[in-house]
Amino acid sequence: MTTPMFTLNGVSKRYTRGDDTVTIFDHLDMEIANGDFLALMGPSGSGKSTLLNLLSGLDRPNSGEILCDGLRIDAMTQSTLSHWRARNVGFVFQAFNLLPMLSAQRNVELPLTLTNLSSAERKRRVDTALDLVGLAQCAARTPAQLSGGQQQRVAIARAIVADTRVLLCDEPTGNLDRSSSNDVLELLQTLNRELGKTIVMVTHDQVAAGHAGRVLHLDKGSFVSCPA
Ligand SMILES: Nc1ncnc2c1ncn2[C@@H]1O[C@H](COP(=O)(O)OP(=O)(O)OP(=O)(O)O)[C@@H](O)[C@H]1O
Repeated sequence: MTTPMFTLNGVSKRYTRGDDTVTIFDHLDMEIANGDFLALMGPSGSGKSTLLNLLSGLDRPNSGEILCDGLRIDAMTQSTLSHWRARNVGFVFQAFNLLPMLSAQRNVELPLTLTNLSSAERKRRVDTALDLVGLAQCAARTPAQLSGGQQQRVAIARAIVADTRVLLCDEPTGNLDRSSSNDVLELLQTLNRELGKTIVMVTHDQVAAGHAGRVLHLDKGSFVSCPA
């Protein structure tokens, strides 16, 4: 039996727009094991990104509990939550979100700038992360000098440079062609299998979901089973 990393107990999430209240989740329960590679699928508006935001503590539930390693992240103060997030969670976005004026090296270093690591240690970690994603030779290039797939691999290096255990990926291959997508998905698999990263990946792409260890389909705020 694998240890749960995340546990959601009876999580409800609503948004209010003017006079309307939209319920995204109503008493949702789930577990994500340490070392899981989970793909989240479902129609637009089914709450996939909301779930990622709840798992990272960027958003809070209206009721219910969200635990990570037994700690109630939904009940943490903003400052404790910021420290918890910096230590535990790396993000990968569809649009890469690299800073265009900075080199790959500097982009990857960003999560380390507010730590008290020495510049030599920061450089060592950045070199290791870039090496892991196969882009050591591109460290001096800016995003415009890299292909889309390479930019996403730099973004993944940035997501792992602080040695966080969880990667939350929101449509990481949504802007990539099939060949670059495969490179990124194989990289995520390697990070999961060889470094034990726990990965939650939102995707609309069946092929991408096929790289995950398990797939959950969200619809109208609940998990539904789908034919394989
Ligand atoms: N901050 C917010 N305020 C109000 N409504 C929101 C907010 N964030 C999300 N929503 C609404 O919650 C619902 C779920 O949004 P979410 O982005 O989680 O869906 P999704 O499954 O990720 O969709 P997509 O596949 O289109 O990205 C949508 O109806 C969205 O409009």
